[in-house]
Amino acid sequence: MADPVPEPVIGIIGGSGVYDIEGLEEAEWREVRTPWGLPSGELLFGRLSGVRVVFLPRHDRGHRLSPTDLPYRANIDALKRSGCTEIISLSAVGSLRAELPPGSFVIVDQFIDRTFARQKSFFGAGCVAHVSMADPVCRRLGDALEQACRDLGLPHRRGGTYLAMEGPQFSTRAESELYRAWGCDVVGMTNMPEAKLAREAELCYATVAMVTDYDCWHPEHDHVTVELVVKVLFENAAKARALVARVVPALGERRTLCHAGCHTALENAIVTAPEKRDPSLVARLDAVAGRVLGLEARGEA
Ligand SMILES: CSC[C@H]1O[C@H](OP(=O)(O)O)[C@H](O)[C@@H]1O
Ligand SMILES: Nc1ncnc2[nH]cnc12
Repeated sequence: MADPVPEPVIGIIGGSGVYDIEGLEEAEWREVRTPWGLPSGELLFGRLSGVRVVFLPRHDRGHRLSPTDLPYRANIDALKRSGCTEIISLSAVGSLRAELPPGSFVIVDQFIDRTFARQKSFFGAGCVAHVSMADPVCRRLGDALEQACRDLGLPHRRGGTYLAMEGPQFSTRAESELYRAWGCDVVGMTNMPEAKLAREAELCYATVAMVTDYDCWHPEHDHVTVELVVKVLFENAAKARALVARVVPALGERRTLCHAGCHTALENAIVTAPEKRDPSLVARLDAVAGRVLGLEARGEA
């Protein structure tokens, strides 16, 4: 029997400066527990134009958590457990290209992961899986975001490579130049392993990288500071809110599984023989991989 098509529920991860979503109907903040610990903070449940939305402020309200300390696995599990089928990540980034000035939005399509102090997989000893990351961003979500940017006349670019660095310190000038030489377009500290975990959890994922600064490579611009990032972010916030309000109803129209394959990413990805699987790890995978492991998720939805 074909898999049932889950109702579109749009997860939104808000980055620096985006700690709330205004105008949600039936809005309610709720704690969601996961087998990977607590997520960054409470999640905001509600509806936009009738479409279910679950919002998670990545660093928690009040920006309590640094990029290294974020509970990446709990965040993605909590969104999946809450019924989310797709995730839009809103992220502040530094620009590595002169033609991407502060205020531009980049719908990135590739990542380079230079982080090193984070848990990067739900799987491991006792249940090993290898998913494809060749195309880490859902092109269907990318299409919808691009269309919404166009409709709203927002300065945007479709496509670009996001360099994920460990932080929390900003880059040295030599690192910034290295990332430019590698062909990267923007730099941030949070989208990895977020994108990898979303893929493992069979969730569509796309990032709107909102440029706040020119990092430290540009000879004619001040190097990045938190003050600069926050100032531009507040200018970007209204645009981000309008973008979300525009894209959510469009995403709510999906009536089939994602045609880009995100919802079936775990098909044939688990290599551990059934009799060699660790039952305790398998139990923790109830929400993330329950579909392929034949488990019932202890849902929140
Ligand atoms: C406050 S500037 C650095 C901070 O901003 C970005 O976070 P997010 O992706 O959550 O918007 C960047 O990755 C750093 O974590
Ligand atoms: N220049 C930069 N480097 C890393 N993360 C950022 N977030 C915003 N600006 C950034």
